[in-house]
Amino acid sequence: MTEPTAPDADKARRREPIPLTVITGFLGAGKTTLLNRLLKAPEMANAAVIVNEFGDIPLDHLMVENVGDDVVELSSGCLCCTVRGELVSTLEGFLRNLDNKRIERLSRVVIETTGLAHPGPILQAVMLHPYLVQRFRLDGVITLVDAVNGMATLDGHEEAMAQVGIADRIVLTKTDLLPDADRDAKALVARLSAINPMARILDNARGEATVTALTGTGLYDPETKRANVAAWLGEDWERETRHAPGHEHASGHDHGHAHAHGHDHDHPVNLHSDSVRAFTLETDRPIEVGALDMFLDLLAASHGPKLLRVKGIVKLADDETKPLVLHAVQHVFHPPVRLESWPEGARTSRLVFIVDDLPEGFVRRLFDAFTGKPSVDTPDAAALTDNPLAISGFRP
Ligand SMILES: Nc1nc2c(ncn2[C@@H]2O[C@H](COP(=O)(O)OP(=O)(O)OP(=O)(O)O)[C@@H](O)[C@H]2O)c(=O)[nH]1
Repeated sequence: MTEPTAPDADKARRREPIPLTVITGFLGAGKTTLLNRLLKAPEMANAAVIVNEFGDIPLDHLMVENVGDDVVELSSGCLCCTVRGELVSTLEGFLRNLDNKRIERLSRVVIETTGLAHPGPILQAVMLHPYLVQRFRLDGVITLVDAVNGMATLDGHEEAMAQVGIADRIVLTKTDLLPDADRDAKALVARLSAINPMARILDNARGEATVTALTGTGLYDPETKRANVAAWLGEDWERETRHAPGHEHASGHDHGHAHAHGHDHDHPVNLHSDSVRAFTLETDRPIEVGALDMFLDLLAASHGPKLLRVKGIVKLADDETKPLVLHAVQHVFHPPVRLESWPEGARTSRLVFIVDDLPEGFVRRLFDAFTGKPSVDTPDAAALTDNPLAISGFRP
């Protein structure tokens, strides 16, 4: 037998299936934080990252550090529905660049889904695609579960159940915020194991979520995974996708996020709740720290449980060159971080809200009042602090 010539060997290497890692987990579980840490590992050199956000002004790509051109932000919408086609064309584009030698190496593709994504359709989009399935190998689904909000999230959101059900690895985050992690996370760990007995559960705070633990699991069996996906989606959906790969679905009824983004497509099963909406508040005016604080306090006190996720970047009045990054996940407000400088792009304050059954108009009026936007029918910040009932809909 003759040895392959150098160009042949090069070609063969380029054609080895590329491992694909999907990082999922409910809103604010810590996906971007984990991704940033993983990307610093030498094993992740030459990895490409696809991020997807549920919100009309994406922020995640600004938060993913150190990877420059290798981060692709899919247009707003949910990866499991509106932008599934875009995911496929992005993956095809990677392969084209590799085959044309526009990129030298692609060691791995990591997809960070939105917190509201049902991972099933994402896996299906790749695994039922005749070409992608040959060139990519699903290395694993990593599902993050926030130890503080995990129980309530599993109770209230079926996407979260599906994310856990389909995981190869479950990473428990934020156990460091529990008074006694072993005791307080016990019931959650038991529940996660009951939902998915096959997935290994790793504790992020204990440093268990390493690249080694999360990659190269070698456990993936396309048939098993496909059966698993089908079980979570229901067989009808499986049949439907097989007949119409890459198509949006025509049955069912409108879903909340479709309205939020102005799309008019449907889900086959109730993948997202009707009442979940995303919207963004944006202003060019610098905001006083006190006003921002009070705005968030009032909002949390009045409608805390309805705030699934708030994240944003804020231009503060005390030093406009150093923006503040904010994260709130349900009732947990994470310590804000002050950046040394603005990331690329607009230098405006942008706050993305993902809410459940909370009118956008109310939040917007409150924000305008606190950030000094003049309005004839809305009281100013001082009046609001004295009497929050001055804004209709506010119920402390
Ligand atoms: N204390 C603590 N905070 C964490 C941990 N993991 C993430 N966070 C914080 O949780 C907040 C949300 O983290 P992200 O990484 O943005 O979460 P995400 O899942 O990417 O959020 P979405 O993309 O909006 O769904 C940030 O303030 C993080 O610093 C953890 O293990 N412990």
